[in-house]
Amino acid sequence: MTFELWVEKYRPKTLDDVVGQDDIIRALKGFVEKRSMPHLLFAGPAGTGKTTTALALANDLYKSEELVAANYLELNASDERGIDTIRTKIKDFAKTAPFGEVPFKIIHLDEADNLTADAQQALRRIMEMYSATTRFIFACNYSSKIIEPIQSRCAVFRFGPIPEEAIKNRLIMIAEREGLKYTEDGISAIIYVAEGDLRKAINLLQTASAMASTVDSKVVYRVAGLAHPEEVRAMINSALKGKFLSAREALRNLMINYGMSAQDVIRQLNREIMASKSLSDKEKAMLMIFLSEVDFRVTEGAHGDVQLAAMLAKLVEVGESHERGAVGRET
Ligand SMILES: Nc1ncnc2c1ncn2[C@@H]1O[C@H](COP(=O)(O)OP(=O)(O)OP(=O)(O)O)[C@@H](O)[C@H]1O
Repeated sequence: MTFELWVEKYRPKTLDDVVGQDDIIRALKGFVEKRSMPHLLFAGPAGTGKTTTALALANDLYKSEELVAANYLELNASDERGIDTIRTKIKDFAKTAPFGEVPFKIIHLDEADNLTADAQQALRRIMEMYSATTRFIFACNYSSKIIEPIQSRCAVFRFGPIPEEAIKNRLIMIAEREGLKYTEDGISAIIYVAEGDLRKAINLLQTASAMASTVDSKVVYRVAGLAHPEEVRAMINSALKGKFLSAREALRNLMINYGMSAQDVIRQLNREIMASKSLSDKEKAMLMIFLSEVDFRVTEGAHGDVQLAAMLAKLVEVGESHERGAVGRET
C-alpha cells in the first residue's frame, strides 16, 4: 500500500472543484471561455488555493494532460537558484510557440515574493520580452512585496482564508470517502486550528485519523500541539477572577500536557482574549498591548514561563478593575 498525502489526492483538478474563492473562480472562468487572459497575480495566505487554482485554470484552458504539460510551466522562486536560472528556464520554455488552440503558454511563478527587488526588475523585462505568447501567473503571500511595475501589469486576485463552512464540507467529503469515523467536535476543532488554511485542515484530518480510530477534538488538539480552547478560556477566567495561582497551575498543565511552547500559548491567548464576550473593547486593547510586549520579550529570548505568568498577573489586574467598573465599561 502506498502512502498518499490527502492534500494531493484531493487537490482540485478543475476550477469548479476549487472551494471558497467564488468571485475569483467566476472571473477566471471568463478568461477560459474567451481563451484570453492578462498576466495574473494571486496573493493571499498559505493553503487557500493559489497554486491549485493556477493549475486548475491550466487544466480548464488546455483540456488535456499533454497540452497542459506542453504549455504550462511551474517554477518556484524559492527553489530556483536566482534569476539567472529562472531566466534560462523561461527562455527555453517560451521560445517555442504554444501547442493547441490556446494562443499562449502559462508560466506560474510560485512564491514570487521571495525574489529580491532586483530579480523582480529582471523578471519584468523577461515578461515584456515574451508577452506575445506567454502569460505569467505570480503567486505570493504578500502582494506588497511585489514591485509596482509587475503589479501594474497584472490583474490582482486576493485569496482570502477559506470560509469555515467550505472547510467543513471539504473535510466531511474527504472523511466519507476515506471511510473515517469522526465527531462533529473533531471537525470543529480542525476548523479552529486551521484558521482558514485548507491545506492545514486536510493534513490535520489525515494525521489525526492515523493517531486514533475516531477523529474527535481531543486527538485533533493533541496532534496540533494546541490546547483545547475551553481549557485556555478556563485559565483566562481563573485569572480574571483573581485566582492567580490556579491560573498559573493551569498554564503549567497546558504546557506540559500539550507540549505547547510559550509562543503557542501567546497565539492562543491572543485568539481567546479577542473572542472573549466578558471583556470590554478597552480591556481587550489594554491586554493586547501587554500581550504584544510579552510576545516580543519571548521572541528576544526572555523566559517564557515568567513572561506568561506576568500576562496572567495582568489579567488578574484587569479582572479587578473590571469588578470595580473602572475600565471602559460598554454603555
Ligand atoms: N480553495 C481550495 N479548494 C480546494 N482545495 C484547496 C483549496 N485551497 C487549498 N486546498 C487544498 O490544500 C492544498 C494546498 O493548496 P495550495 O497549494 O493551492 O495552497 P496555496 O494557496 O498555493 O499555498 P502556499 O501559499 O503555501 O503555496 C491543495 O492541494 C488542496 O488539497
